[in-house]
Amino acid sequence: MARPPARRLVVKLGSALVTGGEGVRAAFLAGLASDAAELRSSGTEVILVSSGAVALGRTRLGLPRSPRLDLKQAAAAAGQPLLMRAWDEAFAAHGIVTAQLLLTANDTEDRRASLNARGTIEALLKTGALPVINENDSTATAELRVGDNDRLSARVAQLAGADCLVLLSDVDGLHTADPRTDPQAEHLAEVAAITPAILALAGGAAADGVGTGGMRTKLEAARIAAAAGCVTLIGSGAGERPLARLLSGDARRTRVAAEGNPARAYKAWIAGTLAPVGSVRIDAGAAEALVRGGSLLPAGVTAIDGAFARGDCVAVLGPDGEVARGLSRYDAGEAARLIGARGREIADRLGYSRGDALIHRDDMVLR
Ligand SMILES: Nc1ncnc2c1ncn2[C@@H]1O[C@H](COP(=O)(O)OP(=O)(O)O)[C@@H](O)[C@H]1O
Ligand SMILES: N[C@@H](CCC(=O)OP(=O)(O)O)C(=O)O
Repeated sequence: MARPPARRLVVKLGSALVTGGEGVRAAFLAGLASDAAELRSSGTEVILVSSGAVALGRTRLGLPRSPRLDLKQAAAAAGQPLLMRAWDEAFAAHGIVTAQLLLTANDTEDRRASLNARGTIEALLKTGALPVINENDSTATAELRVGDNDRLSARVAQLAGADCLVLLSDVDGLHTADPRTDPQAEHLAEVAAITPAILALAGGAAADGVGTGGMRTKLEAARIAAAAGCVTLIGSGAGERPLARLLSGDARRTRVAAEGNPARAYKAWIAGTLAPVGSVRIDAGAAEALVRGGSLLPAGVTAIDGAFARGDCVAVLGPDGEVARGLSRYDAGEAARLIGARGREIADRLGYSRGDALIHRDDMVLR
């Protein structure tokens, strides 16, 4: 079998692709679902970030286009069920179950909340369901909003550890100027890094269109994704099977390179960006297990220091000093109760379990 184009792929669909004058563009959704189903059978995990709730809800409620946040929020609330029903029907044709996640900025930025979102996405993918994500527009206040799904999809790619982000829009990538207004604008196929000069090329969305942010937010998304080790492809969703053509290189697109890979970017973030909030002391046997690449199990823990929360960064101290640093899956109070616990004892002591590891090896860097 040919190598899949990505291990884990996030695909973002803009409002203009998902909706039209008559409501949902069912043929587009059906084509996208066929592409996604094929990718899944070749070994790529697929996550969708779909816009369109506001546009659908406005039509449904007979609301005018307006910058008023309350009207936009009402439109999103009325449109989201239609959007989800349409995706569900499109994927049902391939025997694939969809699952809705409505996220706020906090869910992707706060460490604990993002661990929860990550855990949910992992669990859904494991069951074979296809996550369909949108911003929780109806309750997100001005300070809590990501505001556009380009950046939301990059945050999703980051928290899910995706290696490829595809932004499907009504334009086939970045041009030297907005091609809608400048016929001389030239297409750029490859972008090595999102520099200020590259950002300066991008304009906003059309004032009379349904889109939010224009090319600018797509480049900002690509910058977030690149730092998370994820490649971004910006391309057009027009025509037959646009996702398949884009990934096979048959369609014109802009490719923004990644810095390293997702696992390395995540570990660099833990090692370099996060200050430990507390520490976990471990015995010599546990220290050896960590050096061999294992997770930290409560059985090797001898003491807990500090008041860390679940998802906080903690230092792991062996008999000879700091051995590792990582994100704790339990808070300090839970961890203290788990000292020395083995396997099933975790659930016995707490009444629940979030897995055998206090710090999973994926969330840990050795010092
Ligand atoms: N330099 C540029 N290159 C390409 N497109 C641009 C550029 N500057 C502005 N745009 C505009 O960005 C639009 C796409 O953004 P948007 O309308 O927000 O789409 P979506 O709903 O897919 O997010 C294009 O239709 C294009 O007119
Ligand atoms: N969350 C909003 C979409 C916001 C957005 O970024 O729209 P778009 O620029 O069309 O991707 C909705 O569902 O209508």
